[in-house]
Amino acid sequence: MSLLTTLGGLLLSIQLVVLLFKYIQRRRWDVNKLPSPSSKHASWIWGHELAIFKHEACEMYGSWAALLGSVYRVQAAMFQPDIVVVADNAAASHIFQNPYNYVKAPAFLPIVDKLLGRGIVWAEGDEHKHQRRLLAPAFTINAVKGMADDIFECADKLAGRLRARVSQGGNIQSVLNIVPYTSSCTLDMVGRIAFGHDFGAGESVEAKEIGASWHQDVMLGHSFGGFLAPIIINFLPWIPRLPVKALQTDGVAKQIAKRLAGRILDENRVGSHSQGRDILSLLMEDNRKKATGEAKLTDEQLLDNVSTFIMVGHETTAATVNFTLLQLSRNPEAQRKLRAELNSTKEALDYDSINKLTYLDAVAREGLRLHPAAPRTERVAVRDDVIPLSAPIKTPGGETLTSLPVKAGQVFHIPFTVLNTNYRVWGRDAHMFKPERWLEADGVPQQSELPRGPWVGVSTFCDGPRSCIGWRLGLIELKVLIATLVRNFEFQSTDADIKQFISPTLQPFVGDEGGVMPMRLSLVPEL
Ligand code: HEM
Repeated sequence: MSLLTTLGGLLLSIQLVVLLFKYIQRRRWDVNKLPSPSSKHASWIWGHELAIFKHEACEMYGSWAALLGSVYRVQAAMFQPDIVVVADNAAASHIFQNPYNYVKAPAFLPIVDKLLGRGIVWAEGDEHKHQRRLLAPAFTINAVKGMADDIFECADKLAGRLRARVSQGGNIQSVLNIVPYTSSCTLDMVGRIAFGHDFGAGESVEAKEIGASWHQDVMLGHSFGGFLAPIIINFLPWIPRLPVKALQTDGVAKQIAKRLAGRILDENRVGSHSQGRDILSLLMEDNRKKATGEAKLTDEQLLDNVSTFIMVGHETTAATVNFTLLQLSRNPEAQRKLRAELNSTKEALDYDSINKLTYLDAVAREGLRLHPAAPRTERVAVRDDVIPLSAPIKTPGGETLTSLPVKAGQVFHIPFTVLNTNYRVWGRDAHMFKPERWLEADGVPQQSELPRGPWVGVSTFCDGPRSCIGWRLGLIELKVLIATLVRNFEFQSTDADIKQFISPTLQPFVGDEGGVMPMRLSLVPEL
């Protein structure tokens, strides 16, 4: 028997004893009083998690919230303690406002390290505070305004590529999969903005590598293996540390950031790099100005954050654009109104003028509300706490809970999609795409009743000190892309049955194929 097998067996036995001990301890926790969905949706080994995985993004969380209320518990896979699902605004906000008491699952940190590096997404506690403080100046209103020219230019290039594709052979309309187009465009945007690199509209070697590896992730994420992997890692948290090549190889984005942005850092060190307006240049310049001994990001942290921005900054925005276009294709009246607003101004749009367009703003809000690119997140309590609630919970035992006492180690699932579509907050038409709700008096509830986050009214960018640092950038990219595309094309849905799954971010699927959203595009005559 090899040393590795013996070691594995030993670790597994210790793990089982620890789990048994924890199971006995947890039977007395208050969260056990919470309502739980019927066991007909659960299996003895996978708990409710398989049903959640098999259905569309957050579908089961939503159905159970309608039945059981905004806070309930589900059975976890592989005999782990029950998970608390939080779709209550006050409870979610409390968790997000205390990110160092409610952390991301520690078992996944080695994987984030391998895929993206030790940047802001990986960091916890003081290390996170430090990185966030140093990175924040790159995402202020003024900084994002300075990125607008690159964003408009990339969107115009995409419109040009699509025009050429649609009008091939003298046509004026064509059915195409919109996903690779939007995805390569947001990669171009983030490449320029993060480190002044042009990914060449999906044609450069690096863009192809990122695209291929992402497609693999999308297909794996929706397979049974993709369901199993995080469960096994939760159960056996030492697995990512095993000396196995596949587990220890850097992710593609990290390799590319090291290769391309690493060159820039080298040039900067010898003084031959000309400073640009991109985030890496701004941070290098900031580092240069600082006195010796003052807090700075190391070269390693700069590179790890470039790879982080590349990965978390491009597919999220592309997914939001895709699903907002899908909604517009299914709501021709909303699309017509938006085009009329866009055409009411004859001049080319810029950062200030695009932000004055009220119908576009309402369309962006509905796209973000109904289709959060990261539909849910997960947190683990590191200490005992009492969580406040927006509304009391009636337990199946007849007790009324006005707050929820939790113990260290409790796992939470927080589905942004359900926070954004809770009919108790948004009303009976909560699931409808209705931009007008943001423009009519009393169209949406008071701000105090809405989910909290950096962009008022939607939870899509999370909340608190770990909310999306790039939300202003994501939002302006979304608005510019929707405006440019709707000015140039009419979007019509096809009869393809498009489903949305979490894989690893929100992805359109047709049958078993991920990253597919067929759409009919017709040229709008140039003004
Ligand atoms: C519509 C587009 C976007 C959406 C919906 C979105 C959503 C989110 C969400 C939900 C989180 C919190 C995840 C969690 O803690 O579980 C997050 C974090 C983050 N986002 Fe975004 N994001 C978008 C665009 C961007 C862009 C364009 C960038 C930057 C280039 C970016 C950079 C980040 C970073 C660095 C974090 C981690 C922040 C921290 O831990 O302090 N995001 N985003």
